[in-house]
Amino acid sequence: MMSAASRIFCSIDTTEIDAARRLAAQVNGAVGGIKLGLEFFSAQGPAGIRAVVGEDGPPLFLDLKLHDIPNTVGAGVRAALPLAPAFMTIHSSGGPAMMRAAAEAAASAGAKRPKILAVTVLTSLDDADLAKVGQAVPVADQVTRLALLAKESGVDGVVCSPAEVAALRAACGPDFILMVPGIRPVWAAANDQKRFTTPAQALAAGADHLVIGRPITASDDPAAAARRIAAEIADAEIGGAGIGGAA
Ligand SMILES: O=c1ccn([C@@H]2O[C@H](COP(=O)(O)O)[C@@H](O)[C@H]2O)c(=O)[nH]1
Repeated sequence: MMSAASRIFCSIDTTEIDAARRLAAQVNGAVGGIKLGLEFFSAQGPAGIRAVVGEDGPPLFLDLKLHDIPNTVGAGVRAALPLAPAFMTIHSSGGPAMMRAAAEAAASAGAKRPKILAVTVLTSLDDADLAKVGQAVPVADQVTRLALLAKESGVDGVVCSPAEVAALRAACGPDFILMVPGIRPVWAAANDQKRFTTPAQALAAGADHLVIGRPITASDDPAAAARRIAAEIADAEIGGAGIGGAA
């Protein structure tokens, strides 16, 4: 069984290598891995990722949220394989052929392949936002629909908000990975997140991994913030919150 703190990926959203390296060092030991995404990759590219993660660094979640035609997404996943990410993201709304192309590209790396996660509905969106982009269905229904499609299309799991975790765990089974951003301790600001809960609530609902950025990285003391979150999760476990998720 994984420890609760090891389920946390700290999202390091910066354009600067030195800042990213400093944050990665500060949270080392209090989280299970780090997430680098569009902001950092656009500024620093693969060399920047290597500079932060190194040879024996923490597990890497490379969050590029690829969304294009199947050939391009497959090639994008293949091009990232030398970085040996543990997880990579694509958008489920790219459709089944695109998701299959990503899964097949990842499989070409063999045993050390990255797990492919399909983003369902971004945690910054609510029902009104979906309606504005022509998807006049409740977010929860759209997330379930996209997660089932992702599963059928051969990817390893999805990115969803904590609000959908319990329903997706029931619909997609125990082995389908649920990677969950939209995590806010009670003492943190919501920022641009619209669908969020506390870390302990997300784990109790059945999340496998939590993605936490600003509550840690915008803190005056990121190491202390990460340790505080890990302690709150541990307290909830002792208090019988029934932390779930896959081992
Ligand atoms: O639906 C999604 C998908 C990805 N994210 C990413 O997670 C982190 C969250 O950062 P916070 O500072 O904790 O809000 C960020 O890198 C997003 O790109 C997401 O929030 N929602």
